[in-house]
Amino acid sequence: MRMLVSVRDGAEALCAAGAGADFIDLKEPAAGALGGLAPARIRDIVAVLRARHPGTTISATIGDVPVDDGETILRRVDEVGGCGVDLVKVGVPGCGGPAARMLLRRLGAAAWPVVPVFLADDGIDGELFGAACARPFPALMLDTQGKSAGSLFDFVAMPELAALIRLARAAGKPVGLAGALREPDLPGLLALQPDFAGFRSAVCDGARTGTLAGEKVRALRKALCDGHAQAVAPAAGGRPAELQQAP
Ligand SMILES: O=C[C@H](O)COP(=O)(O)O
Repeated sequence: MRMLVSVRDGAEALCAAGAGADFIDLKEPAAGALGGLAPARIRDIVAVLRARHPGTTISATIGDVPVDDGETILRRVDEVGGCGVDLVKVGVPGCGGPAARMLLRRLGAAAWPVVPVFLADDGIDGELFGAACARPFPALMLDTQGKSAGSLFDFVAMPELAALIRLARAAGKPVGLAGALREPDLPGLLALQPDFAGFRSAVCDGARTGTLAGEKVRALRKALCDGHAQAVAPAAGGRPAELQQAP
């Protein structure tokens, strides 16, 4: 399982990449779940990161924009996509109804590689998620909008998460899980084995609006790797418990 870490500036980006993050995600955590950075700041971070870690995949968010404001969303997608990132992340309410469906249609036709981020606070509509799987997105993510009422696992049950991962896999889409994930959520992540997991809250000193801590990124990276090694080690008498519910 690969690791995505959200950062707000060049120093945090180098810190996260140096500590083992596979994907660097550019956002301003103080501006919301998918808080957007100014294009000039995104370009600066991309330049710093490409110079030192040329192989690292870089995503950036467009900000928290209401689902029915398609014009602003598409304008921000163009702005952010033009800053040299590999992927543009756009939040989509997990039960967003017709407005979310329409947005997915428009995002699927965007000129930039867009990753829809399904916000799970009110649950996830499997049909909506399935509709996204059928569009030309390079990956899909699940995340949460509110960061203080628990993690993704408090909003979506394990069997449902497993079913959504299966749906994405069947469509050939890599899928990432995020949403105030912390150390107690590692067994769930290891059981589900998404393609990647995203973190901010767990890798900061204090709140997610605080400063990124390299040692926390490193420790989490190690826990994910060690846990994975344990989970896949052959066990006497059958599959390890962690994999019983895997998709
Ligand atoms: O995209 C990943 C998010 O930035 C994760 O942030 P969080 O751990 O605070 O939910």
